[in-house]
Parts: sequence; structure tokens; C-alpha cells
Amino acid sequence: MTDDSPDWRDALEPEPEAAATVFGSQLDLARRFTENLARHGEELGLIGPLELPRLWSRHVVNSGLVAPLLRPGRVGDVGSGAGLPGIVLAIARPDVHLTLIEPMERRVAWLERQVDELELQNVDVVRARAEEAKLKGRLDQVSARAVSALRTLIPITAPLLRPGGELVLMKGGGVQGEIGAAEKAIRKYRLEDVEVLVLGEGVVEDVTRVFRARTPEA
Ligand SMILES: C[S@@+](CC[C@H](N)C(=O)[O-])C[C@H]1O[C@@H](n2cnc3c(N)ncnc32)[C@H](O)[C@@H]1O
Repeated sequence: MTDDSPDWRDALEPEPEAAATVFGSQLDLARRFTENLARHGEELGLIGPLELPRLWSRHVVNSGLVAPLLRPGRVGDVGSGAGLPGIVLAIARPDVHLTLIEPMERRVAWLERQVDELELQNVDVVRARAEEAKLKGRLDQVSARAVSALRTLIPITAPLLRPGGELVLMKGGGVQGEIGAAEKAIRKYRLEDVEVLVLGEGVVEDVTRVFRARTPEA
């Protein structure tokens, strides 16, 4: 620690080179969001005390890797929490509209503050559980990260999609096992083109895995 910088800044992981690749012209906004999260995230219960040394690579860059999978349209991020990946995706893709769906009041307040402070024009925040949000059949794509296993996540996310919409769910190394356990849900929602994408190989140390699948056209 130095005398002239706050603790959070000393603990924050230095910006990795990959950040410039992932965020391009939006890097400055990504920096501002990361610094806000580093400054306030722990006291607001949004991130754990051990996350600052890996905030960029494990959370912000990792979430940003999903941005190229989004298509212009309306994307819902279920369980946005600290804004991962929802705020990060809105920063990386100003051409996409993000609807952040989060039930917890304190987290919703945080998300709304980020939208205001970063002057994001492409975000709205809905305070609700995904099952109760009035968004059934309205979204082109749905993202989520660290909300629940696919077996329970598919039944709360797939109904939000329009016919031919797409799930883009960030997952850990156990995703293949989760797919096996979610067979019934995959059948029930008639998901097609089910695949696991590995993003960021050769760009970051921690790759991002995404479960991607489509609902049938009407
Ligand atoms: C472990 S946190 C992860 C937050 C963020 N996605 C991340 O990766 O840091 C899970 C979040 O999902 C939210 N959540 C849980 N169940 C939900 C539901 N049914 N609909 C919407 N959000 C939900 C919680 O309130 C919480 O903010």
C-alpha cells in the first residue's frame, strides 16, 4: 500500500492487455465501471473480499468476451447483480439494448446508479425475478452468469425468449455435466443447436464458457 492511494486501488488487478482487445473504443467506460466496482463492490456486498486482484480478468474481461455473440436487438441479463455481464455487455455493445433483470433492491439501486453515472443509453433495469418479470416471449437473447445450474436456469430464462431467440449463458468448467442434468428442460423448451463455446483462448488465462441454444421458430 502507498500513502497516497486508497486501499481498493492498491488491491485492484492492473488492467490486463486483453482489456483493450475486448473493449476497443469502449475501454474508458469499462475502466470507469471496473473502478466503481473496485471502490464500492465489497461494502455493497456485490463482490467478495478476494475479488479485487482478479476483478479485471475473472469478471470484467471475462464478461466482455461474450459481447461479440450479441446481435442488435433486445437482450435480457438475468440476475445481473454487480452488473456482470449485463453492464459490461452494454458498455461493449452500444448497438444492443440490455434489460437487466434483478430482484434485490440494493443491487437494482447499484445497477441504476451505474447506468446514470456511465450515461448508458442502452440499458433498462427491471426489479423482478425472471419468472415474474413481464417479459415473456419478448427478448431476442438472454444472458446470465452465476445464477444457477442449467437444470433450473433454462426454465427461468427460455420463456423470456421470442421464437427463434437465443440463450447465451456463461458457465464454468462443469458445463457438460450441467447439460446432461438439464436434458429434461432442454427437451421441454425444445432448444435447438445446443452448443458450448469456449471464448478467449489465447487472449486471457481464464477462458469463458458459454452455453448457447435457440428456441424454435414459431
Ligand atoms: C451469485 S449472483 C451473480 C450476479 C452476477 N450475475 C455475477 O456474475 O456476478 C446471482 C444473482 O442472481 C439473482 N437472482 C437469483 N434468482 C433470480 C431469479 N429467479 N431471477 C432473476 N435474478 C435472480 C440474485 O439476486 C443475484 O443478484
